[in-house]
Amino acid sequence: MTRPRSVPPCPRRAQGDDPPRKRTGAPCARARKERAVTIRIGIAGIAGRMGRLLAEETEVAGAVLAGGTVRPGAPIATLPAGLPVLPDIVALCAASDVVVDFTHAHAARAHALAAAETGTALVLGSSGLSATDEEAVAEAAKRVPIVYAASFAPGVTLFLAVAERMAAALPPEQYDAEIVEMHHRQKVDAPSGTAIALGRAVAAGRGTTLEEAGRESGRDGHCGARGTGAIGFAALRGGQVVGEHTLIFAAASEHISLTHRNFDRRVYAAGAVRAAFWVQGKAPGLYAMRDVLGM
Ligand SMILES: NC(=O)C1=CN([C@@H]2O[C@H](COP(=O)(O)OP(=O)(O)OC[C@H]3O[C@@H](n4cnc5c(N)ncnc54)[C@H](OP(=O)(O)O)[C@@H]3O)[C@@H](O)[C@H]2O)C=CC1
Ligand SMILES: O=C(O)C1=N[C@H](C(=O)O)C[C@H](O)C1
Repeated sequence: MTRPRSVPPCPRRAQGDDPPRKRTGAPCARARKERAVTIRIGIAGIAGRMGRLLAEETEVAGAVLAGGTVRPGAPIATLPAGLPVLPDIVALCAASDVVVDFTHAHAARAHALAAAETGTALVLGSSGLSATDEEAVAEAAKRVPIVYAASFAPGVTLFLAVAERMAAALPPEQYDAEIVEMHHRQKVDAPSGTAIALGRAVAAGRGTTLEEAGRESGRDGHCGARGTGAIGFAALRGGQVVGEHTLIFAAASEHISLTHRNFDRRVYAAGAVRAAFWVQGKAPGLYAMRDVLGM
């Protein structure tokens, strides 16, 4: 199914701020090696904000765009002309080496099952998955390789690692962890997948889970004092904010905070296409973006 191709451009190009080559040469070399062979990428939700960028980035990276799907029942007349739309997710999987899915949480289970049944690798970026959805994805990952990430931005991947280390160093009895995120007005889930991933990273750094630590979100009215060790979430929505996340550790006498801001969602698309090249041919398993980036 694969054929040799020439070396594509370094994926960092899409991020706009090419870091100095001497310090970052290794990841680019690795990315080139990942792309030494071309693949067929299928895009679930190809008409969406991310879907359209994923189609562009697939071609920028020199992969073959196998086609895409749209929401079942979506009025075809309203879709942009010329979209290579296949009838359903099974047909898309059959035509692709890797399917990239940035659609909606409600589709994750069916898409993971279709990937498993057709032996197709999956890159999953949808957010707002329930625990049951995530179990279904983990089950599918016993049969095919799946990269599942709340954010495919390299900066967020590093942020998650740093958050875990900060949390390990700052005792929960003294440092309250609060996560604030802001996104565009169209976003349908809250808190964002990235905010939840940050909460999980903080909990892991503290040797616990987000569920055990306790999640406090949507404080309003007489909600009581915050719980010691709990992890707080606040979600802001407005305008066309691509994605902003701040993690705050607040103690009585000091605060420390870390912020990631994304100005262009093409960063997510380029990261997901990079993950697609990486995941092709891997053993079945559930992988994260830190595996793709070798962090
Ligand atoms: N992990 C990451 O790095 C990132 C993740 N995301 C996540 O990706 C998802 C999509 O975001 P975004 O592109 O902004 O949202 P959009 O609403 O613009 O796009 C989603 C698209 O998927 C379509 N769709 C819904 N259900 C299905 C289905 N069952 N099969 C095929 N297509 C379907 C929608 O159709 P319709 O409009 O007709 O409902 C829509 O066209 C969200 O969950 C978001 O949080 C976003 C950015 C980065
Ligand atoms: O819906 C979005 O736009 C985004 N969703 C992801 C999330 O929920 O974290 C990633 C990014 O923040 C953009």
